[in-house]
Amino acid sequence: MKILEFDENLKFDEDLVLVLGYFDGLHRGHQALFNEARKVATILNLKIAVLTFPEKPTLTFEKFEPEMLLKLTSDKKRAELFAENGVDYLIFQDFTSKFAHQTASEFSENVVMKFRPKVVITGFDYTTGSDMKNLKNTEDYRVIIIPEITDNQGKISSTRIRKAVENGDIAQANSLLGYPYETSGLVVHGFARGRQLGYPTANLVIKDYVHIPAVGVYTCDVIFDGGRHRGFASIGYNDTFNGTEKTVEVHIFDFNGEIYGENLTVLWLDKIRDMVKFDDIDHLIEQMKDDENIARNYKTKK
Ligand SMILES: Cc1cc2nc3c(=O)[nH]c(=O)nc-3n(C[C@H](O)[C@H](O)[C@H](O)COP(=O)(O)O)c2cc1C
Ligand SMILES: Nc1ncnc2c1ncn2[C@@H]1O[C@H](COP(=O)(O)OP(=O)(O)O)[C@@H](O)[C@H]1O
Repeated sequence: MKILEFDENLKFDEDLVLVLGYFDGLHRGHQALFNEARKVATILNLKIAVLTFPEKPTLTFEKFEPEMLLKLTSDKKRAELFAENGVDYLIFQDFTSKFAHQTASEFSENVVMKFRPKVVITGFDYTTGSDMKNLKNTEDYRVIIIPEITDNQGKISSTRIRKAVENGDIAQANSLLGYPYETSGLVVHGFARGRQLGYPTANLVIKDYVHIPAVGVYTCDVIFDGGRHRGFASIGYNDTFNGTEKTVEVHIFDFNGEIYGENLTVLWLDKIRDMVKFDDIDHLIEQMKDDENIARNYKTKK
């Protein structure tokens, strides 16, 4: 997959199907657009291009709040997901006021036509231009609008997934995403208490602007050193030790080694329980043994 910045002089030698949208999380609803893009691309012998934005378009329209920068995936993971969904060209365009103020027909002429696409694919709620119109078929390209994908609770959406992650409902988030929600971070030093508990934990600093699951204890898999390892994790304030800072910590089962300075990716699988303030360390250790049992026995659905 090639990653490019949009500019007026972009030229493609190959015929394209162009997919439009921001796609936070590339969840099952978004995946439906790419399933269709791959079908069309195979039949018509096209390459798949996506025109997207580095940041969420809401930043251009609403009073800034830091939460608006939070995403379901890091930029790196988002690019990987586009590649996994069959995208050949990933093209970024800043969502500026100027860009937003184009009418739908200006957008078609100034932007879409630069790709000379045979087919354009958007979601059912994608409107373009200051006149908020759906794109229409033209003599040059056909527009396919993919209807909403729903489950028994309604539309599959990034908003629902954000809420699920922030409520610690990881099973629900994963079911809507179609893959396990993940967080990457750098292993740094904590208070060196973990090893005394019998469970050394890698303390993660998360540098990406991403949603972190709710405070609690979770079953997870950890990607590092080229492998996927089962573990369990704690997100919270280490209440038993009267901690004041929120930490994300993960213990990897059947592993012993120094991993400071490494980048780990945690795949959140399921919540085990809420964080508890124990009266003494022995009760915490006892509880962690039960947690370990649950985490080790968790079966991934695949
Ligand atoms: C699976 C798991 C569950 C945990 N549950 C709790 C808990 O319920 N209450 C609590 O105060 N700390 C809990 N902890 C966090 C420990 O307090 C923490 O790992 C320990 O303080 C080590 O801190 P350190 O890495 O800074 O040395 C848990 C940690 C893990 C890995
Ligand atoms: N199974 C394991 N899972 C996670 N980290 C481990 C494991 N075994 C050893 N470690 C190492 O031990 C460190 C955590 O030890 P800990 O006593 O919790 O100290 P600190 O919190 O100060 O880093 C990790 O950062 C890692 O380098």
